[in-house]
Amino acid sequence: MKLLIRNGHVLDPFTGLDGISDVLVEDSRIVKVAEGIQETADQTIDASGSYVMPGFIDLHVHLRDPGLTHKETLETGGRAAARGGVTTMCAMPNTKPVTDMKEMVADLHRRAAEESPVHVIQLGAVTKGEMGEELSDIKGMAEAGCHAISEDGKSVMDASLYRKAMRIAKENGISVFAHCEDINMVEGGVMNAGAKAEELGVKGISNAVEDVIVARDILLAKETGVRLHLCHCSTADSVKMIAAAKKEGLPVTGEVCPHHFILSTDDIKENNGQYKMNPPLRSPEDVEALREGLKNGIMDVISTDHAPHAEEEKNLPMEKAFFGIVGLETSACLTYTELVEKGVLTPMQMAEKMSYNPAQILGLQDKGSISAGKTADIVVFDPAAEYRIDKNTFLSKGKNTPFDGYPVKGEVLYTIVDGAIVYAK
Ligand SMILES: NC(=O)N[C@@H](CC(=O)O)C(=O)O
Ligand SMILES: [Zn+2]
Ligand SMILES: [Zn+2]
Repeated sequence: MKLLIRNGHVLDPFTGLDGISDVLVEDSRIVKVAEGIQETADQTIDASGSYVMPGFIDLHVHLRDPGLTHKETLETGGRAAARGGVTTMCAMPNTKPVTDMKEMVADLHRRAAEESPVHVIQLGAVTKGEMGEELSDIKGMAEAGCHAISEDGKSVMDASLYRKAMRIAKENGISVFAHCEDINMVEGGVMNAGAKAEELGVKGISNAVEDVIVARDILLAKETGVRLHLCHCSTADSVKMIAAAKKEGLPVTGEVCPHHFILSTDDIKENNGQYKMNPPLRSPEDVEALREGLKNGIMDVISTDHAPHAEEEKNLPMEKAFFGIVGLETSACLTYTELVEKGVLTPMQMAEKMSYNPAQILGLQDKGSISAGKTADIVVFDPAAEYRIDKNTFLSKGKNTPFDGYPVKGEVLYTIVDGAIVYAK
């Protein structure tokens, strides 16, 4: 089976190729990247006017499977990912029950291969049931291919226990993906602390709730040598601390989600649960620091923290609504519109932060690149398409987004996984 993608603008962070080229795929591999490939293929895509990028790798997704399948499933989340140009995603373990055992990880990998059109890497919880008391079978889950452990949804508050987990992760060659939030400091907060929270009469979450755990986790990574990935960073001080860690040569990476680099508390006009997520939307100064961090390379990754919830769980005031918004189907167009079009990132940097860098963090040498020999996980992205985000078009079960009606540029035309077209507009 041969697939020829003709005349696209190829962006390959691995080789540095940034220009018009053809891409020839045979079965599940990219076999040739060159101009004017003369080859009869079974299928041809005319990519004129579009970018051809390595498929996006989303390090932070909630698929809600098993146990919370009224919100999302491996299948619906997989279809949403394909529509968003995501070819590999890491599924967080805050499922029901929590994914904290080797057999559960293995079973989810087996099921995902059947049910999801895109690759799924299931992450394992740090502690049993995410209860923060007893370590889960980290070694076993690493053997089942979990690539990272994470307590996402909360932090492991016992630093001694977390340090033990980090040592085991390090011994088994996997990473720790950290959700940074000091649970004792939240004190019922539902949005960023400050004037807007006061105006709306709701309790606030200060920057320090995140920052004290970022500091702690970096210090624990320094002591244990584990590779630490800081999830959904939202504050200017997180960026500063990651910069300092990198300067010291520590294996620490930082992730930013589109909502955090686009929206601030200024965009919250009323007490509306669609604007509630963890960490919360911060101040315009924090937003600026995140953009600057992405631009200058301190922040490595753009991921979604895709967190689907049912309508009745989100159409509520902040005090009652669940934390979290969806992102799989909006992250590429929002990143293109807000960062590339506005000159914060080059198109190549977009490919780096949405594909190449995540591949490096996961240790996937065969992904994140459009070059001969790599896995044919590819996205064809039309930067000229102009439209408004419409939650009713989402393939995800979750329609919870503050971006409904938001004007954007850029649209995924094709998503290719292992050489097969899994989504076509
Ligand atoms: N981000 C969120 O607001 N919610 C996430 C949990 C998390 O990512 O911490 C969820 O699982 O719903
Ligand atoms: Zn989290
Ligand atoms: Zn999350």
